[in-house]
Amino acid sequence: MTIGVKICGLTEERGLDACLEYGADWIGLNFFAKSPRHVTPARAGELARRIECTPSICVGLFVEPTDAEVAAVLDTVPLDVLQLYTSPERAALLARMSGKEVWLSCPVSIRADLPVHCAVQRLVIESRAPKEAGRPGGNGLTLPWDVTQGWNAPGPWILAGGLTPENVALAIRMSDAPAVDVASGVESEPGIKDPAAVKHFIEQAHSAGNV
Ligand SMILES: O=C(O)c1ccccc1N[C@@H]1O[C@H](COP(=O)(O)O)[C@@H](O)[C@H]1O
Repeated sequence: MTIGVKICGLTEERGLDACLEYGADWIGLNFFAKSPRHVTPARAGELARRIECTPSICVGLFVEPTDAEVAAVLDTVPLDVLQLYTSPERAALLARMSGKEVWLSCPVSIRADLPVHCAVQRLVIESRAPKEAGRPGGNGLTLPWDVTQGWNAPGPWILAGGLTPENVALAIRMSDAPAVDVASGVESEPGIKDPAAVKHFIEQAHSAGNV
């Protein structure tokens, strides 16, 4: 099985070009103002246009966005997918409003947190952020990877939270994840991706899918 890879929170061309060169399936642009990976719509537009002529897919990440915020970004940035931190009901509304593929973040600590319904195109199964974190993702925190073993996933899903080049292969083996998502684990500093770490992460994820 080929494991899908998303690298999230690109802010600069060097990191983005590494993602494109080493074959990331999805590239995430972060529109949450409190994130160190936040990009303005104008900057995101520049980065997205570099992605447009490649096989990679451009994902926009939003935390509890208003309709107007999503619409304003879509006016400037050619996003393929919206990754949302919101309720399933609001995600379905934004999918209808935007006409875009939508992914929904699902914070998970224990097996009972795993979703049994899926009204969007993909579920992002990720560690639940502590209240003091200040943001619901991008904190480098892992979830117990075996929590998804035997789970009857109601739709396509992707594993996120605290993944690194060193642990991603084990995480895939323990969780049976078909795809993985990383932000902080491939950075030299918050918001700046390390091209060598991006390469190593993608190689490790792909090799775990080949066994
Ligand atoms: O990256 C952020 O700063 C961020 C902010 C708000 C919501 C989500 C965010 N990132 C997403 O969180 C997960 C895991 O990140 P990490 O690998 O643990 O750093 C991932 O889906 C990012 O897309």
